[in-house]
Amino acid sequence: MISSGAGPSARLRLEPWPPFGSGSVSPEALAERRRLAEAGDADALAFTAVLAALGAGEPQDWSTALRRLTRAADLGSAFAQQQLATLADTEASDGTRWADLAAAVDLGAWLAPAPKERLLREPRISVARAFLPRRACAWLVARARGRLTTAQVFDPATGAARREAGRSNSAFEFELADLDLVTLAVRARIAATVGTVAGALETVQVLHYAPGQRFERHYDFLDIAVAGYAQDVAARGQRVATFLIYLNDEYEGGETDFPMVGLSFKGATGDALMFANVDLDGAPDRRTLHAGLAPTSGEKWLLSQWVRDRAPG
Ligand SMILES: O=C(O)CCC(=O)C(=O)O
Ligand SMILES: [Fe+2]
Repeated sequence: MISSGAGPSARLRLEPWPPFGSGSVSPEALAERRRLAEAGDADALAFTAVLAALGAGEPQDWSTALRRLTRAADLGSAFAQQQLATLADTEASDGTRWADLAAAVDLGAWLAPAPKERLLREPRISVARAFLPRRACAWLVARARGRLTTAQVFDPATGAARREAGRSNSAFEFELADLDLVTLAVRARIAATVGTVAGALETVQVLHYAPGQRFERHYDFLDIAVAGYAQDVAARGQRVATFLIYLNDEYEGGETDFPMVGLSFKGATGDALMFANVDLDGAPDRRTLHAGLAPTSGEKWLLSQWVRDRAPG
């Protein structure tokens, strides 16, 4: 078994909270992007759409975000055009009018909680079938492909990130500059389904497993018996839930395995699995021990979203 909080959670300690608050984009660069957007730069406009959806330096507003994205698409940003098509879940063609596509985006559906069914009562494990359309899954895979790094863990003893033998898979962790409206809509839908706010979500990761790669048995809650984790929990809250989205299903093996409760789950493309890492009293629940088993053939792509018990601030 490997340490709790394994994975790029390490980054949380090295970067300011809330997630996406800085890191990849300096305040000066942000201001410059806003200026460029006002001057009609299509890519900068697409970026300010992200800022509106996040509520970064302005009120959080999805309609504004979508309006900016549409303008960026009109001005020729292929990135914005692809986002609109993915959000509307349609194929764009030469004659596509971007305003029509924007009108076809069902924001209400994106931002609403998805229906879920309980798989297990203790610990609480649920599944949301067809949580995401295939196009959105493919979008997330495309965002991560080619930008994967070997997953690291935070060592609370040394405060440094290091490679972890029990985790041979790789991951892509979205920073501010990597975000887009599809990814943020997915996060909004996760937050609604879990019953929390987007601010309680850590940075989002896309995980990739080649055949033989795995994420060994671990807990996602932060064990406050470890001093480094206790500090983090005091400052940012406990990691109370985990939300996984299966982004493809063209592989053998690769289940998410809960050995203590005899549950092994493998979703179809777009299915989501969520589980509470704590019991009803908020205490870490050791029955949530789980692993990402190695695919025996094919590649596994998974979105992994850890959820804190509160938003910062
Ligand atoms: O790959 C899996 O099925 C499990 C991933 C996981 O445990 C995590 O992201 O915390
Ligand atoms: Fe996990």
